[in-house]
Formats: sequence, structure tokens, C-alpha cells
Amino acid sequence: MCRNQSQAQSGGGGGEKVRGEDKSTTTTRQQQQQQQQQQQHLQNQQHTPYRLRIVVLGAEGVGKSALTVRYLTRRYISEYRRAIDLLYRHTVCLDDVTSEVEILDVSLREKEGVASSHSRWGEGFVVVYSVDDLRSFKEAGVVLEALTRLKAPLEVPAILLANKRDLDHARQVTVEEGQALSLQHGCQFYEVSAAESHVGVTLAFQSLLRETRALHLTATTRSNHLLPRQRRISIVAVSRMIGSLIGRGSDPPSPTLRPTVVMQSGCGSPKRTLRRKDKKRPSLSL
Ligand SMILES: Nc1nc2c(ncn2[C@@H]2O[C@H](COP(=O)(O)OP(=O)(O)OP(=O)(O)O)[C@@H](O)[C@H]2O)c(=O)[nH]1
Repeated sequence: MCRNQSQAQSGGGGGEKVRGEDKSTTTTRQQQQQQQQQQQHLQNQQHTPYRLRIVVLGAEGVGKSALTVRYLTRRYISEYRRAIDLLYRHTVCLDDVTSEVEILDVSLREKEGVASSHSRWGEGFVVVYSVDDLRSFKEAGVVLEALTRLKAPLEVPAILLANKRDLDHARQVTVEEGQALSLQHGCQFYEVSAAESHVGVTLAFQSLLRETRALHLTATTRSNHLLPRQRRISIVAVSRMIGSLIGRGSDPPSPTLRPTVVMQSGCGSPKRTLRRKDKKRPSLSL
């Protein structure tokens, strides 16, 4: 940016020297400058990593935070502070492409429903229910319907994530019911357990990231109409993340301030897992 500014300044100095030249020479110089600026802009774009915005939605207590943290850190933390939205920033290297990923873990306790602000902000959506909670399954259906209504169908990369499959003995929703709902909304379906393993969770998130990235590319080249609305957020230091999540340590962040937890991680994320096997919507139990 600084380099661009200094180029712009030296360009102004060049304007002084051509004062005596005829109009056509000045126009040609201006055209050359414009071309150079356009080239520079294109180069900058090529080196700027994609920024993808993912929203995690679902009924209260289905494991949205557990799943998000499992994906980001591979760790399972069983207790979280509730009723706040958390925004995580994460650098992902997937298929040799680096992306800046923002994941918004939404607390639907606010009963915004699927707020249009969530749907407008997000480019990819994780809709979670818990296999031991029929009510959360119904809520997931409502969320998927709302997303389809709020965004054009082709603009909703989404996965339906059935969590807590380790609670099979208390199951209220069958795998088939989950699959049927996902087919109804044309999204991918995964059944996982944040408590048991990171593998299925990672697979699900990475698959969504691929789909979101593909749509992001198409949308960016087509128009700017998916640009985010700025959410009102504040920044919480990384070191306070775990304390903030489990409710220890500092004062509770105000829900209205939309606390942001910034997580930075490099391209070390696992490459080993994930290659989409075919073009069908995958449906997995892991
Ligand atoms: N058995 C089991 N429990 C889980 C699993 N994932 C999360 N939990 C538990 O479910 C409870 C809720 O998890 P959270 O991650 O806080 O759920 P949430 O959807 O973020 O909750 P809200 O933000 O309040 O809506 C916690 O006690 C977790 O330990 C899982 O895969 N299996």
C-alpha cells in the first residue's frame, strides 16, 4: 500500500514536467499510468488470499462451539460459555490454495432466527443438529429453509451436520432422516461426533470450504453483490480465547459487541484427509 502511495506521488511529479507538452502526449502518459495501476491492482489481487466467511447455525446446545473448535484446533472442549457469537479467523491451506477463513459461531439464543444479517454476511453455512434431539433436527430444517429463502439457492453452499453420534443409545433422529433433509435442500450431509474425533468434523468443514471457495470465485468475477455487511465486533486477544470460551478469566464480553476471537494458524492444516471422491453430494458417517 505504501508503495502504491509513493508511486502515486511520483506520478504527480511527472505531471509537472509535461506541462509544456502537447495534449495528446499527456493523454498517452495518463493512459500508460492507468494501465500500470491496473496491472498492479491485478497482481495484488492474485497475491491476496481468498477470504471466506462461514456461519455455524443450529439450535442451542447442539455442539456448534465444540465442532468449530474441534475443526480449528483438533481439540475437544466440553464446556463453553453460551449466548454470545464468536468469530474466529483462521488461515487455511487447502489444495495448495491459501484462504483466510472467518467462522462465525452463532448463538441462536438471541432468537434472531436466521437473521438476514447472518445470511448476508455468510458465504458458506454449517447447519447443526444433535442426533439425540428431535427438536434440534426440526430447527435445522427451519434454518435450511430460511437460508434458501434469504439467498438464491445457488448461492448457499451449506452442509447439514448431525452431531453427537456417540449418543447412539439416545438417538431421536435416524441417519436416513438426516440424509432426506439434506437431499431436500441440496446440501451435503455428515454425521459426526465432536466429542469422539476431529476427522469427520475436519472433512465436513473442508468440503464446505471447497464449495464456498468455488462459489466465491464465481461471484467475485461476476459482481460484488455478495460483499459482507460489516458486523459490529470487537477483538479479543488469542490468549483469552479458551478462558472466554469456558467462561473463566476476564469479564464476560457483551453480546452486543459481538466479541471476536482471532485464531491465527498457518498452512499446517491437514492435507492428508481430503479429496472429494466424486461429484455427488457426500453423505458420511464418521
Ligand atoms: N456427547 C457429546 N456431547 C457433545 C458433543 N459435542 C458437544 N457436546 C456437548 O454439548 C454441550 C453443548 O455444546 P456447545 O458446543 O456449547 O453447543 P452450542 O451449540 O455451541 O451451544 P449454544 O452456543 O449455547 O447454542 C456441551 O456440554 C458439549 O460438551 C458430542 O459430539 N458428543
